Amino acid sequence: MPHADTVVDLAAVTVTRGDTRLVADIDWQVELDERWVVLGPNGAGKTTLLRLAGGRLHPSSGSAHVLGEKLGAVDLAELRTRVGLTSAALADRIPVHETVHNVVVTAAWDVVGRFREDYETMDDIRARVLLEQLGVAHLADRQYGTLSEGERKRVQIARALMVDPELLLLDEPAAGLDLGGREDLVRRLAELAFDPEAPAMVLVTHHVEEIPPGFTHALLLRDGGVVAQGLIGDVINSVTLSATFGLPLTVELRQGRYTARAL
Ligand SMILES: Nc1ncnc2c1ncn2[C@@H]1O[C@H](COP(=O)(O)OP(=O)(O)OP(=O)(O)O)[C@@H](O)[C@H]1O
Repeated sequence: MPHADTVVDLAAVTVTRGDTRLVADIDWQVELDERWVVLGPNGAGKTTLLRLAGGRLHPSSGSAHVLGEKLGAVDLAELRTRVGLTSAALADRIPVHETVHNVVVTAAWDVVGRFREDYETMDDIRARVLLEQLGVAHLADRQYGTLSEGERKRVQIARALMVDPELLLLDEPAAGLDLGGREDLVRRLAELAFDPEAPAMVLVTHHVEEIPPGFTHALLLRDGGVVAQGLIGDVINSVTLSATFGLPLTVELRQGRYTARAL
Protein backbone atom coordinates (compact mmCIF):
# COMPACT_ATOMS: atom_id res chain seq x y z
CA MET A 1 0.00 0.00 0.00
CA PRO A 2 1.32 3.51 -0.79
CA HIS A 3 1.91 6.04 1.99
CA ALA A 4 -1.18 8.10 2.96
CA ASP A 5 0.33 11.31 1.55
CA THR A 6 1.11 9.69 -1.82
CA VAL A 7 -1.61 10.74 -4.26
CA VAL A 8 -0.17 9.02 -7.35
CA ASP A 9 1.98 5.90 -7.15
CA LEU A 10 3.00 4.16 -10.38
CA ALA A 11 5.32 1.14 -10.18
CA ALA A 12 6.74 -0.32 -13.41
CA VAL A 13 3.65 0.86 -15.32
CA THR A 14 3.34 0.13 -19.03
CA VAL A 15 0.36 0.97 -21.24
CA THR A 16 0.08 -0.78 -24.60
CA ARG A 17 -2.42 -0.48 -27.45
CA GLY A 18 -1.93 -3.20 -30.04
CA ASP A 19 1.82 -3.35 -30.66
CA THR A 20 2.39 0.24 -29.47
CA ARG A 21 3.78 1.05 -26.05
CA LEU A 22 2.29 4.43 -25.09
CA VAL A 23 4.35 4.57 -21.89
CA ALA A 24 6.82 1.96 -20.66
CA ASP A 25 8.10 0.95 -17.26
CA ILE A 26 7.19 4.15 -15.43
CA ASP A 27 7.95 4.57 -11.72
CA TRP A 28 6.48 7.81 -10.36
CA GLN A 29 5.19 9.08 -7.04
CA VAL A 30 3.35 12.34 -6.42
CA GLU A 31 2.94 13.53 -2.84
CA LEU A 32 0.11 15.68 -1.45
CA ASP A 33 2.15 18.91 -1.24
CA GLU A 34 3.94 18.55 -4.58
CA ARG A 35 3.34 20.44 -7.84
CA TRP A 36 4.68 18.53 -10.85
CA VAL A 37 5.29 19.60 -14.42
CA VAL A 38 5.42 16.85 -17.06
CA LEU A 39 7.39 17.93 -20.12
CA GLY A 40 8.06 16.20 -23.41
CA PRO A 41 7.67 16.42 -27.18
CA ASN A 42 4.55 15.44 -29.14
CA GLY A 43 3.70 11.77 -28.71
CA ALA A 44 5.99 11.28 -25.68
CA GLY A 45 3.16 9.84 -23.57
CA LYS A 46 2.27 12.87 -21.43
CA THR A 47 -1.49 12.64 -21.87
CA THR A 48 -1.35 8.89 -21.26
CA LEU A 49 0.47 9.52 -17.97
CA LEU A 50 -2.10 12.16 -17.00
CA ARG A 51 -4.99 9.82 -17.84
CA LEU A 52 -3.43 7.16 -15.59
CA ALA A 53 -3.07 9.73 -12.79
CA GLY A 54 -6.70 10.71 -13.27
CA GLY A 55 -7.95 7.15 -13.13
CA ARG A 56 -9.09 7.45 -16.76
CA LEU A 57 -7.24 4.31 -17.85
CA HIS A 58 -5.66 1.20 -16.37
CA PRO A 59 -2.06 0.07 -16.82
CA SER A 60 -1.48 -2.90 -19.13
CA SER A 61 1.17 -4.07 -16.67
CA GLY A 62 2.68 -2.80 -13.42
CA SER A 63 0.70 -1.36 -10.55
CA ALA A 64 -0.95 2.05 -10.25
CA HIS A 65 -2.50 3.63 -7.16
CA VAL A 66 -4.35 6.97 -7.28
CA LEU A 67 -5.46 8.56 -3.98
CA GLY A 68 -4.73 5.27 -2.28
CA GLU A 69 -6.97 3.24 -4.62
CA LYS A 70 -5.51 0.57 -6.86
CA LEU A 71 -6.48 1.07 -10.51
CA GLY A 72 -8.15 -2.07 -11.72
CA ALA A 73 -9.62 -2.85 -8.29
CA VAL A 74 -11.69 0.31 -7.80
CA ASP A 75 -14.73 1.94 -9.39
CA LEU A 76 -13.08 4.53 -11.64
CA ALA A 77 -16.22 6.69 -11.76
CA GLU A 78 -16.02 7.28 -8.01
CA LEU A 79 -12.30 7.96 -8.08
CA ARG A 80 -12.75 10.50 -10.87
CA THR A 81 -14.95 12.69 -8.65
CA ARG A 82 -11.90 13.19 -6.39
CA VAL A 83 -9.65 14.35 -9.23
CA GLY A 84 -9.98 17.71 -11.04
CA LEU A 85 -8.99 17.58 -14.70
CA THR A 86 -8.75 20.12 -17.48
CA SER A 87 -7.99 18.98 -21.01
CA ALA A 88 -8.88 19.91 -24.57
CA ALA A 89 -11.03 16.77 -24.85
CA LEU A 90 -13.06 17.74 -21.79
CA ALA A 91 -13.30 21.39 -22.87
CA ASP A 92 -14.81 20.32 -26.21
CA ARG A 93 -17.73 18.77 -24.35
CA ILE A 94 -18.75 21.99 -22.56
CA PRO A 95 -22.02 23.28 -24.11
CA VAL A 96 -21.42 26.68 -25.72
CA HIS A 97 -24.83 28.05 -24.68
CA GLU A 98 -24.33 27.28 -20.97
CA THR A 99 -23.62 30.24 -18.69
CA VAL A 100 -20.16 30.45 -17.19
CA HIS A 101 -21.62 30.08 -13.68
CA ASN A 102 -23.40 26.88 -14.69
CA VAL A 103 -20.31 25.47 -16.40
CA VAL A 104 -18.53 25.70 -13.04
CA VAL A 105 -21.36 24.74 -10.70
CA THR A 106 -22.41 21.63 -12.65
CA ALA A 107 -19.07 20.00 -11.82
CA ALA A 108 -20.39 19.58 -8.27
CA TRP A 109 -23.40 17.50 -9.36
CA ASP A 110 -21.19 14.48 -9.84
CA VAL A 111 -20.46 14.65 -6.14
CA VAL A 112 -23.83 15.80 -4.80
CA GLY A 113 -25.94 13.77 -7.20
CA ARG A 114 -29.19 15.56 -6.36
CA PHE A 115 -30.65 19.04 -6.23
CA ARG A 116 -31.13 20.00 -2.61
CA GLU A 117 -31.59 23.68 -1.91
CA ASP A 118 -28.86 24.00 0.74
CA TYR A 119 -26.36 22.16 -1.43
CA GLU A 120 -27.24 24.38 -4.35
CA THR A 121 -26.63 27.53 -2.31
CA MET A 122 -23.28 26.25 -1.11
CA ASP A 123 -22.35 25.25 -4.63
CA ASP A 124 -23.34 28.65 -6.00
CA ILE A 125 -21.17 30.39 -3.43
CA ARG A 126 -18.22 28.11 -4.12
CA ALA A 127 -18.54 28.65 -7.88
CA ARG A 128 -18.58 32.42 -7.36
CA VAL A 129 -15.49 32.28 -5.12
CA LEU A 130 -13.59 30.18 -7.68
CA LEU A 131 -14.57 32.45 -10.59
CA GLU A 132 -13.36 35.37 -8.48
CA GLN A 133 -10.08 33.57 -7.72
CA LEU A 134 -9.48 32.94 -11.43
CA GLY A 135 -10.39 36.54 -12.31
CA VAL A 136 -13.50 35.75 -14.37
CA ALA A 137 -16.31 36.52 -11.88
CA HIS A 138 -17.50 39.38 -14.11
CA LEU A 139 -18.25 36.80 -16.83
CA ALA A 140 -20.48 34.58 -14.66
CA ASP A 141 -23.68 35.31 -16.64
CA ARG A 142 -22.09 35.19 -20.10
CA GLN A 143 -22.58 32.21 -22.41
CA TYR A 144 -19.44 30.06 -22.35
CA GLY A 145 -19.28 30.07 -26.17
CA THR A 146 -18.81 33.86 -26.22
CA LEU A 147 -15.60 33.79 -24.14
CA SER A 148 -12.08 34.20 -25.46
CA GLU A 149 -9.77 31.20 -25.31
CA GLY A 150 -7.92 32.64 -22.30
CA GLU A 151 -11.18 33.26 -20.42
CA ARG A 152 -12.34 29.73 -21.25
CA LYS A 153 -9.14 28.23 -19.82
CA ARG A 154 -9.66 30.05 -16.55
CA VAL A 155 -13.30 28.91 -16.37
CA GLN A 156 -12.16 25.31 -17.02
CA ILE A 157 -9.75 25.50 -14.10
CA ALA A 158 -12.47 26.93 -11.84
CA ARG A 159 -14.68 24.01 -12.90
CA ALA A 160 -11.91 21.49 -12.15
CA LEU A 161 -11.51 23.00 -8.67
CA MET A 162 -15.28 22.99 -7.99
CA VAL A 163 -15.26 19.45 -6.58
CA ASP A 164 -12.49 20.42 -4.13
CA PRO A 165 -10.24 17.76 -5.67
CA GLU A 166 -7.39 16.07 -3.86
CA LEU A 167 -5.47 16.09 -7.14
CA LEU A 168 -5.60 18.67 -9.95
CA LEU A 169 -4.46 17.61 -13.43
CA LEU A 170 -3.90 20.26 -16.11
CA ASP A 171 -3.26 19.05 -19.66
CA GLU A 172 -1.63 21.88 -21.63
CA PRO A 173 -3.65 24.66 -19.97
CA ALA A 174 -1.81 27.42 -21.87
CA ALA A 175 -2.19 25.88 -25.35
CA GLY A 176 -3.67 28.36 -27.81
CA LEU A 177 -3.25 31.41 -25.57
CA ASP A 178 -1.62 34.63 -26.70
CA LEU A 179 1.32 36.03 -24.73
CA GLY A 180 -0.84 38.08 -22.37
CA GLY A 181 -3.21 35.18 -21.80
CA ARG A 182 -0.33 32.81 -21.11
CA GLU A 183 1.32 35.18 -18.66
CA ASP A 184 -1.96 35.75 -16.84
CA LEU A 185 -2.59 32.00 -16.58
CA VAL A 186 0.97 31.28 -15.42
CA ARG A 187 0.56 33.93 -12.69
CA ARG A 188 -2.73 32.43 -11.49
CA LEU A 189 -1.31 28.90 -11.52
CA ALA A 190 1.68 30.18 -9.52
CA GLU A 191 -0.72 31.59 -6.92
CA LEU A 192 -2.40 28.19 -6.75
CA ALA A 193 0.95 26.40 -6.55
CA PHE A 194 2.02 28.55 -3.56
CA ASP A 195 -1.34 28.04 -1.78
CA PRO A 196 -0.80 25.38 0.92
CA GLU A 197 -4.53 24.56 0.79
CA ALA A 198 -4.39 23.76 -2.94
CA PRO A 199 -4.47 20.13 -4.06
CA ALA A 200 -1.49 18.23 -5.44
CA MET A 201 -1.00 19.39 -9.04
CA VAL A 202 0.32 17.88 -12.26
CA LEU A 203 0.68 20.17 -15.29
CA VAL A 204 1.50 18.82 -18.75
CA THR A 205 3.19 21.13 -21.22
CA HIS A 206 5.56 21.26 -24.21
CA HIS A 207 7.12 24.56 -23.14
CA VAL A 208 9.36 25.42 -20.17
CA GLU A 209 8.11 29.03 -20.49
CA GLU A 210 4.73 27.78 -19.23
CA ILE A 211 6.06 26.42 -15.93
CA PRO A 212 4.58 28.54 -13.14
CA PRO A 213 6.86 29.57 -10.26
CA GLY A 214 6.02 27.44 -7.23
CA PHE A 215 6.11 24.17 -9.15
CA THR A 216 8.35 21.84 -7.18
CA HIS A 217 9.03 18.76 -9.33
CA ALA A 218 9.46 17.80 -12.98
CA LEU A 219 9.21 14.63 -15.03
CA LEU A 220 10.70 14.58 -18.54
CA LEU A 221 9.26 12.07 -21.00
CA ARG A 222 10.48 10.88 -24.40
CA ASP A 223 9.13 7.95 -26.45
CA GLY A 224 7.06 6.73 -23.52
CA GLY A 225 9.99 6.55 -21.11
CA VAL A 226 11.26 8.79 -18.31
CA VAL A 227 14.38 10.81 -19.20
CA ALA A 228 14.65 12.40 -15.75
CA GLN A 229 12.44 13.15 -12.76
CA GLY A 230 12.75 14.76 -9.34
CA LEU A 231 13.09 18.25 -7.87
CA ILE A 232 12.56 20.79 -10.63
CA GLY A 233 15.91 22.53 -10.04
CA ASP A 234 17.74 19.23 -10.43
CA VAL A 235 15.78 18.01 -13.44
CA ILE A 236 15.37 20.95 -15.83
CA ASN A 237 18.64 21.97 -17.44
CA SER A 238 20.22 22.18 -20.89
CA VAL A 239 21.45 18.57 -20.88
CA THR A 240 18.20 16.88 -19.82
CA LEU A 241 15.99 19.08 -21.98
CA SER A 242 18.20 18.52 -25.04
CA ALA A 243 17.91 14.76 -24.48
CA THR A 244 14.14 15.02 -24.03
CA PHE A 245 13.45 17.05 -27.17
CA GLY A 246 16.24 15.49 -29.25
CA LEU A 247 18.01 18.74 -30.18
CA PRO A 248 20.70 20.88 -28.56
CA LEU A 249 18.99 23.40 -26.31
CA THR A 250 20.14 25.97 -23.83
CA VAL A 251 17.92 26.50 -20.79
CA GLU A 252 17.92 29.53 -18.51
CA LEU A 253 16.19 30.20 -15.21
CA ARG A 254 15.51 33.82 -14.22
CA GLN A 255 13.31 34.94 -11.36
CA GLY A 256 11.51 31.61 -11.19
CA ARG A 257 10.79 31.39 -14.93
CA TYR A 258 12.46 29.09 -17.47
CA THR A 259 13.30 29.81 -21.11
CA ALA A 260 14.74 27.43 -23.70
CA ARG A 261 16.16 28.02 -27.16
CA ALA A 262 18.03 25.96 -29.75
CA LEU A 263 21.81 26.35 -29.78
N1 LIG B 1 -5.24 4.09 -28.73
C1 LIG B 1 -4.01 4.21 -29.22
N2 LIG B 1 -3.51 3.29 -30.08
C2 LIG B 1 -2.25 3.39 -30.57
N3 LIG B 1 -1.42 4.41 -30.27
C3 LIG B 1 -1.87 5.35 -29.43
C4 LIG B 1 -3.17 5.31 -28.85
N4 LIG B 1 -3.32 6.39 -28.06
C5 LIG B 1 -2.16 7.07 -28.13
N5 LIG B 1 -1.29 6.46 -28.94
C6 LIG B 1 0.08 6.89 -29.26
O1 LIG B 1 0.82 6.88 -28.05
C7 LIG B 1 1.78 7.93 -28.05
C8 LIG B 1 1.62 8.77 -26.79
O2 LIG B 1 0.41 9.52 -26.87
P1 LIG B 1 0.09 10.68 -25.84
O3 LIG B 1 -1.20 11.32 -26.30
O4 LIG B 1 0.14 10.17 -24.46
O5 LIG B 1 1.31 11.67 -26.10
P2 LIG B 1 1.51 13.19 -25.66
O6 LIG B 1 2.89 13.29 -25.10
O7 LIG B 1 0.41 13.66 -24.80
O8 LIG B 1 1.47 13.91 -27.07
P3 LIG B 1 1.03 15.42 -27.48
O9 LIG B 1 2.06 16.32 -26.88
O10 LIG B 1 1.13 15.39 -28.98
O11 LIG B 1 -0.34 15.66 -26.98
C9 LIG B 1 1.56 8.70 -29.34
O12 LIG B 1 2.53 8.28 -30.27
C10 LIG B 1 0.17 8.29 -29.80
O13 LIG B 1 0.04 8.30 -31.20
